[in-house]
Amino acid sequence: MIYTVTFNPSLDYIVAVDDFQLGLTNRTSSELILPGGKGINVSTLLMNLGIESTALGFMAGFTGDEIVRELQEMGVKSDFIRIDEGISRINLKLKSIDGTEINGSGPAISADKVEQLMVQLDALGEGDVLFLAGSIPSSMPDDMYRRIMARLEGKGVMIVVDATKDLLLNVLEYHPFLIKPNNHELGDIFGVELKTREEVVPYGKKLQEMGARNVLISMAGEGAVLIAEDRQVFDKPAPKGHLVNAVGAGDSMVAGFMAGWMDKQDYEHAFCMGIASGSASAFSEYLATKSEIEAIYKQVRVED
Ligand SMILES: Nc1ncnc2c1ncn2[C@@H]1O[C@H](COP(=O)(O)OP(=O)(O)OP(=O)(O)O)[C@@H](O)[C@H]1O
Ligand SMILES: O=P(O)(O)OC[C@@]1(O)O[C@H](CO)[C@@H](O)[C@@H]1O
Repeated sequence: MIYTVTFNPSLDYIVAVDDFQLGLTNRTSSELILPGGKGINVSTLLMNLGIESTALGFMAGFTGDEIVRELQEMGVKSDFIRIDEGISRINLKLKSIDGTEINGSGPAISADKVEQLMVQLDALGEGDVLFLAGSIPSSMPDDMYRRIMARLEGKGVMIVVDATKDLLLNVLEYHPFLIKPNNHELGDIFGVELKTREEVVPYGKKLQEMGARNVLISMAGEGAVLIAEDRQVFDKPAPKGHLVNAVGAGDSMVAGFMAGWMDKQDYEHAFCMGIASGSASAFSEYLATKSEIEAIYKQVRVED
């Protein structure tokens, strides 16, 4: 079985504002509200590819209810733990100013609620796949993903971590199957600025030396690099297309990579599925559909 954990789900309020001006009243020219958070996006993309998963994590208040309702409507299985105080966050994405967003910090999660999640995860075993993706509420310790990996150690669960800074670094000694920093996050870890696919390679290898089995580095319109466990390094530019909505492109890449890996256990196929899924989502309003991904996949493989 496949599980995703989103500690801090969101309703993503994705708006376009023409001629945005600081300090003035701006009005939207388009708006969209979607259930978000990285694990949820992974589950959604997997569902689009016809792969079942269960979305786990925490939700609170009317926003949490709406997230769960929308997931149910889309056909994504979920089993969220309800937090009694606060509300799940609303994350604002300004589509017309690419990459500009304001993400909430999310409700506090008490130790007994975390233990409830741990008990859910205790049921995982050999052959299961677990995605730990996204930030955790600011009130929580940044070794949360590490604690989960420690608890599951030796059970044969394949674990993917998409997180930043210490939340990510803390898990490396438990050898996650895949991590996916983007070039900015990778640069932040080592205090450098990384702009080209060539530049990210030595830093990706450092994360592998620190324990990650596979390191996938996404670079938005620049494409991606994979430092694979078998020492192969893959590097591809992003396919060309019209950028529509990049929210969730990275999560689509993670989901697409793992879908490709589970299908063929072949790194090049998984890498191309990752790029195709990321770019197909960036080129569409919603997270990409299977046919959108397949169309871009053909382009990505042909470009070899
Ligand atoms: N402008 C773009 N043109 C083509 N492909 C893109 C573009 N933006 C993203 N992608 C595709 O999606 C992948 C992931 O994008 P990105 O590096 O922005 O992830 P991210 O920073 O984790 O994003 P997010 O946190 O919003 O999900 C890229 O490697 C690329 O394949
Ligand atoms: O604040 P976090 O947890 O780092 O990121 C949350 C988030 O930006 O990630 C997804 C896109 O990757 C969005 O759906 C969501 O709003």
